[in-house]
Amino acid sequence: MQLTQLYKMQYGLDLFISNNRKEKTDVFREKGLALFVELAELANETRCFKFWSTKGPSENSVILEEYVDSIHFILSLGIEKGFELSSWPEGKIEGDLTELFLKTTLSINTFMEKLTIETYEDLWVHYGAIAGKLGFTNEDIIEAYIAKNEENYNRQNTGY
Ligand SMILES: O=c1ccn([C@H]2C[C@H](O)[C@@H](COP(=O)(O)OP(=O)(O)OP(=O)(O)O)O2)c(=O)[nH]1
Repeated sequence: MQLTQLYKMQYGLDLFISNNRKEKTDVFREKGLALFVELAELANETRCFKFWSTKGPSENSVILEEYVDSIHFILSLGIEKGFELSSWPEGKIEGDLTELFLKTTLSINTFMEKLTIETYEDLWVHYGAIAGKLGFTNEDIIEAYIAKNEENYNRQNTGY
């Protein structure tokens, strides 16, 4: 899957958000923590780990929106470090959804501690595995990303 268009859109959104801020402090670490939180919110909507509950997962559209929130932050982190990828790196990660979430937390941590193109690509591979497990296609992801990107502008404009 091509990522160039998404990086361009993310660059524009990040610039818009940055220009809306009074204090221009470095927010790279905040974005890293935001990615952890988005991953946890995504896991929560899938309810994959809730062995104590019989309630099913949220609707696919809700899960997809959480998923693309993470994609925003992955793109944004990459832009800050000059790691814009032209395409989504391929790779296989074994395990059920719970295992994939646990492995992905590790890959976020590893990237945040060791900022290399390899650890960055590994993040994408993990998110690719999650998308595969959730049954999201490239088109689903692109469409949901574009919609959320636009909503993020609206939120900024309404003083969110
Ligand atoms: O520099 C930034 C900062 C934020 N975002 C985007 C990513 C994500 O799509 C959204 C933040 O997530 P969310 O919509 O969940 O925001 P929230 O403040 O956590 O919302 P809520 O309080 O409704 O959960 O803002 C960026 O793209 N770049």
